Amino acid sequence: MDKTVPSGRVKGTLTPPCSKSYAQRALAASLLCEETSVLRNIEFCSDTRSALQCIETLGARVTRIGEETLSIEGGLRPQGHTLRVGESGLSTRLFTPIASLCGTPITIEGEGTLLRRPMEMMTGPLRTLGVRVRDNGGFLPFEVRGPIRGGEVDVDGSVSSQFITGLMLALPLARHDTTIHVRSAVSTPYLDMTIDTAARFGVEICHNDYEEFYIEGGQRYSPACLSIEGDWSAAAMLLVAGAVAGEVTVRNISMLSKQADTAVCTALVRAGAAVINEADSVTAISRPLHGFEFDATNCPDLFPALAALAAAADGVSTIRGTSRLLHKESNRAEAIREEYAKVGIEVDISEEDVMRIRGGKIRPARVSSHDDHRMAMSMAVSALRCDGQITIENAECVAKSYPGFLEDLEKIRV
Ligand SMILES: O=C(O)C1=C[C@@H](OP(=O)(O)O)[C@@H](O)[C@H](O)C1
Ligand SMILES: C=C(OP(=O)(O)O)C(=O)O
Repeated sequence: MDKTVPSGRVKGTLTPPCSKSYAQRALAASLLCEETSVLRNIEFCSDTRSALQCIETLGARVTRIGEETLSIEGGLRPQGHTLRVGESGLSTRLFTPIASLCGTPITIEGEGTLLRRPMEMMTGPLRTLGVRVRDNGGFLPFEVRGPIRGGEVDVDGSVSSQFITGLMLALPLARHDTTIHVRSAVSTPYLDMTIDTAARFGVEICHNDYEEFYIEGGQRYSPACLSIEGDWSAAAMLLVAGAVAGEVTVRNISMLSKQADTAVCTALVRAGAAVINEADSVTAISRPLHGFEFDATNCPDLFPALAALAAAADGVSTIRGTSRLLHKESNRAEAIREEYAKVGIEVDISEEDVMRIRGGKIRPARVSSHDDHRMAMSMAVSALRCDGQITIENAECVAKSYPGFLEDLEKIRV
């Protein structure tokens, strides 16, 4: 589906969907708890739906007890041999170690953009931990047969943090204690979110500056009742819309969150936008914007939103961490360069790990989403500043994280 987004101003208040990162972690932890947990404020984008399917396949009994509330009776009792993770990188790297707790063979199957994303970081460590792995040259599909036991293991953390998240949630149920030695951890706030989720289910994980993680085996997950936070990655896109084209208040989010993408507020302030932080909302207001510097190494999902911010700012913005974008739903650095070129914005990614964006006039164009939800949202926000309109190809890919994004943007048009 193509979507044409005309230029214009926005003003209003929106509530983003719940954090898909927290939702997937909470679903996994609820599966690993033998008793009944309750998750509130949980909504379903495609990635969260994939995680729900995974926990049901692995034995969780899920009952909807209200519009956005689930009751989950956990316990690993695989009901099938195939986990379908859709396009979710996190579900893949989270549920592969969890499936490895079982003694039966389980195949992990993905689709779409996920089939191009590397999974080889899991193979060696899983084998070291006693899991039989049949992989497909480092890509999905994967077959694992556990049970995973604890021990000492080295993990390359330089491509993604998600497999470490999976190990941290699975290994408390292994028979032995584990020490994970991590080389070059990235996206570290996401590891804090995992430790935070485990703690809410009574499971303790310690680490030494993200280099060594200590996980006691034989723990048990206690039942929890928790509300899933609003999503800061979605909020970031909405706040940038406010900063470039009017004023947007995003409700049900807090700067005190551990989510990586709270960092968008720093970038907004550096670019000259006004940011008002209240107890459970943040507002971004348009002001004359100028080029800014920002390091997105640990919050890579912010890049597409920051590209829209930089495109609307006067002068050159410098964003560090482009190497983190190689294996997302698209090669996001290249996708940003290619699509922003079509609307007349120069993006340079030649220098090591840095993207430079020269802000300016945004021309009407037809652009590709690269089947990447964050690219589609970025181009839609940039359309607000366009001298006409931007048509985004395959814009329905926003459903991966924020199915209602394009409708929400229309709701606040003035
Ligand atoms: O753990 C998570 O919830 C995520 C971690 C990050 O991935 P990497 O660790 O691969 O950077 C992020 O990009 C992704 O959208 C969600
Ligand atoms: C990269 C993302 O998600 P995942 O890795 O879970 O597919 C994302 O949401 O931008």
